[in-house]
Amino acid sequence: MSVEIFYDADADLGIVQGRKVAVIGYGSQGHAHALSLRDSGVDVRIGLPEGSKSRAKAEDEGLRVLTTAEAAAEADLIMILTPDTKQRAIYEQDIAPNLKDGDALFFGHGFNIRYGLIKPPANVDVAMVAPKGPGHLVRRQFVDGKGVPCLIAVEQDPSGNAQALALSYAAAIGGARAGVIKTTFTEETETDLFGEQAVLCGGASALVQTGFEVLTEAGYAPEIAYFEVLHELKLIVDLMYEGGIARMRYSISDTAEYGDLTRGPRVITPEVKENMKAILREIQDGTFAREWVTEDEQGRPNFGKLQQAGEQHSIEETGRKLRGLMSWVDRPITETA
Ligand SMILES: NC(=O)C1=CN([C@@H]2O[C@H](COP(=O)(O)OP(=O)(O)OC[C@H]3O[C@@H](n4cnc5c(N)ncnc54)[C@H](OP(=O)(O)O)[C@@H]3O)[C@@H](O)[C@H]2O)C=CC1
Ligand SMILES: CC[C@](O)(C(C)=O)C(=O)O
Ligand SMILES: [Mg+2]
Ligand SMILES: [Mg+2]
Repeated sequence: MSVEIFYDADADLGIVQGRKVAVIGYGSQGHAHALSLRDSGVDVRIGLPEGSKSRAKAEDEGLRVLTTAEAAAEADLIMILTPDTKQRAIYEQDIAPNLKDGDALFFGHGFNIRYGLIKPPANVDVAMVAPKGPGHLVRRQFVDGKGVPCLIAVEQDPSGNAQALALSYAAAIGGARAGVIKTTFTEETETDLFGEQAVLCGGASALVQTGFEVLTEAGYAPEIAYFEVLHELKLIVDLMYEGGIARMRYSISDTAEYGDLTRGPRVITPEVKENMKAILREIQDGTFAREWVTEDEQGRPNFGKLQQAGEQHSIEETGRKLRGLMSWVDRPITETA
């Protein structure tokens, strides 16, 4: 199935420049959207609770910070960029009572619409602009004159203008420099959750940690294991990013390439593929969403334990030491948010 891809030339920045935008939340995505919208000439205000620790960061950037209810009332385009599990309560308490005819309700990920947690009234446009990358890099790429690709989707379109508005918004945060693909809330939600669980975050973290464990348990130096399975991974993935797996294979030695072709399938076995399919089924049938919402409602006990175990993994200590000696490694992730 072919997709429609839009670029800057297809977008009319003037559409979003004509709106009053409220960005609710000022975390990874919130700060990136808000700052890039502002730099693109859009009238932006931030919605955050009175006691939010994000307030000072937004104010330090010269942004107007209101309560969520005030921002929603003042704006005619409300982008919700708070944690997915918190969005239903924020919507019911602070946003729904302030929605007016002709408003647009925007999301950075389709979770709450896909799983029926938020049901907006019929008189507002409902759309999504979902960058395919971490918020700090969405902002960094915008500042560097580049962009992170975005997905856009329209769930409700009483104005008849929701897609053009979403494309305009995506262009304002740099997405149309790289490509904006039209999709649905369902496709974005299910592919995004699958990608982060099976490949980008879950799969990659487990692969790196397990590789590190195998080498260090076999007696190799942790520093060498770290460079081998984590630091160099970025360099290998950079080549894939530039020219696909083929370009990576062109640059590595033929010894590495033979090992890649013959041993890779022994790591990612047919059983692993079956596990990935099971993970996708849990996303599609709502099992994952129910589990995550319940975990959050119960105060995230399992999440907390797993986070702690990850932070205590020996690769983290080795990495901190080595990165401390490499002054050029990355701008700090705390850039502004
Ligand atoms: N992280 C990413 O790169 C990506 C995220 N997304 C989507 O973007 C959305 C936001 O995720 P992310 O940027 O990671 O979120 P973060 O956890 O980084 O930031 C959440 C922000 O919401 C604020 N917040 C918390 N509670 C409230 C509230 N009641 N009212 C208003 N603001 C509140 C937090 O403030 P405080 O400082 O007070 O906690 C913080 O500023 C999600 O839908 C996510 O799926 C999509 C693509 C990538
Ligand atoms: C890969 C994780 C992500 O989907 C993202 C940065 O795109 C997220 O939800 O943070
Ligand atoms: Mg994602
Ligand atoms: Mg995601």
